[in-house]
Amino acid sequence: MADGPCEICQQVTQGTCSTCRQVYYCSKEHEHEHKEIHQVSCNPFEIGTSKELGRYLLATRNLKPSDVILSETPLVFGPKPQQIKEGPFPCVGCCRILTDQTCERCPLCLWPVCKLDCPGLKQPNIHGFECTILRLKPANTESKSFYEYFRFDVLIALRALALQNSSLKRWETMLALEAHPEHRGPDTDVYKAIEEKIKIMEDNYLKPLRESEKQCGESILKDTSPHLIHKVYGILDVNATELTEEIEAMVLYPTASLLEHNCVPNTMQTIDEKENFRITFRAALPIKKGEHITSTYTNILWGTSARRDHLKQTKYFTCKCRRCQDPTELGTYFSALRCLGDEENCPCGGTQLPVNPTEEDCVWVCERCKIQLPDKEMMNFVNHLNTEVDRVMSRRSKIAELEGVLSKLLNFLHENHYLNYIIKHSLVQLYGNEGNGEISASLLTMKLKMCQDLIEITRKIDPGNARLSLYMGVLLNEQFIGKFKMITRMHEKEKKVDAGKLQEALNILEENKRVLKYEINTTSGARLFNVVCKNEDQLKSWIESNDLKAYV
Ligand SMILES: C[S@@+](CC[C@H](N)C(=O)[O-])C[C@H]1O[C@@H](n2cnc3c(N)ncnc32)[C@H](O)[C@@H]1O
Repeated sequence: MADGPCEICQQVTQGTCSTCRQVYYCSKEHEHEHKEIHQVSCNPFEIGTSKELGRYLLATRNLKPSDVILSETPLVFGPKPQQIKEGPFPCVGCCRILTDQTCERCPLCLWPVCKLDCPGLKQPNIHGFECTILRLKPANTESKSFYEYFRFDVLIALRALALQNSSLKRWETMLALEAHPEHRGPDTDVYKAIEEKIKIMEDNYLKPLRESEKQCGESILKDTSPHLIHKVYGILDVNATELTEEIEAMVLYPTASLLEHNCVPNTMQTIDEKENFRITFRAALPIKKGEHITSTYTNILWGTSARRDHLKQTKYFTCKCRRCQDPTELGTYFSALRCLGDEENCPCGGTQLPVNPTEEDCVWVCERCKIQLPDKEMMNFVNHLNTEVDRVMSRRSKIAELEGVLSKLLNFLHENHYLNYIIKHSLVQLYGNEGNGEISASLLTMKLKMCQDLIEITRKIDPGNARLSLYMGVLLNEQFIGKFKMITRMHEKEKKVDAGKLQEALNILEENKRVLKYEINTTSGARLFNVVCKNEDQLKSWIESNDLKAYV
């Protein structure tokens, strides 16, 4: 932080609040004097350290859902560090996804942009600085293909390296983040992939940069050693947050990077694109003073084995949270299989669960007949089914096709298995929307039962709507549509209304508005929120036009 006026005496000082570092105090005495007023807005966390976790955040006061925990702008923002070989590519100004290779170009370095006045082009921490380096392209590059020439995956490393010149404090903050070099040594694939990026950077940009530095006698980037570039990519891989909707980018935050992982996170995050990708973490669940504040680094709609492998491969640890340790995943049976039997025994109809799910080679035991199968065998089988699910989900499959896959999956997987969850989540949106939109009474009952089952699972794996608010929003919306349809049908047929059911429908709408409250800044969140509001208008005008106000 630059200098600022002390909250008590207004004397300009560099001293800041020892907890949040956001407010200025010229002395410990003045910090103490202001404590009672400032503690209301001061960061509600401190940084702890442990051998197992490294640094982590813990609450310094009790927090209730929606309380803001931290809000900050990025250290580094840029295209993802994975090489793009075909398909969509990012604008170098804002990382918005582009598909047309004949798009506009930055007038100075000629890299692809969404529009000539893209705001990121001039910002020094986005394209502004790197543009001076990209302009120094070597002569023979014209012969290369689009994706060979435009190596978007090296831009974020250049932007990170630029911090050493623009802000020493931010540079040091970044270098203090975990990079896990012990897991990224010369014999690993990730090391080899980064060596290739280093070669590209060296040949295309760093060599010409050093020539240019020699000519002008000015140092533009101080340290560009391969060792440092490996560390930068390690920091990005372990800590950065991925943006995926319309904008494909990686964003590295200074304090948010310290949040520890939990598969049942107690915080939710929002990222505000309009405010320089500011990230805000709020409590999703009540957090008691002294409790760890957690986020999630993986997809909580995956089963334990898939989450465990993903975390191990990308973040280099094994999660031991309560969901990971519980074979039933909080009573959801989200990874459970039906008994598969073995060479000697036929499937008995029981449920097969992992005994120690956090262990890589754990055994799976049938609760009923006790036959055991190794983890590897179970996972190969689930991966095989997963490929089939990915295939139907990647295209606009119709009800019949999804139901076909679901009925096959139900032979092998528990009805609540995460692959079944994905298929059912699509089905509930299609029931009543395919064909002429008229839904039979039996299908309507089935749709509502499926919605209720999925809502219950979602509440268990994400009790604070920390990550699944959009999934939950869709389910509540479909549940509302189904219930409203039942109410209107009953009214048309029997000229009567069940007041309890009417109130239930209104409650679902209210709950959905709460669930989607922090999603409205995203395109899909805003769209769904609008649908919920329109449904509410429709229900209210139906109540009014049928003179049913007395029922609610
Ligand atoms: C994004 S960083 C978090 C900050 C890091 N602890 C530090 O000191 O810089 C992610 C790393 O923290 C550690 N970590 C985070 N959550 C963990 C957990 N639940 N169990 C074990 N290690 C964890 C792992 O080393 C992981 O690679």
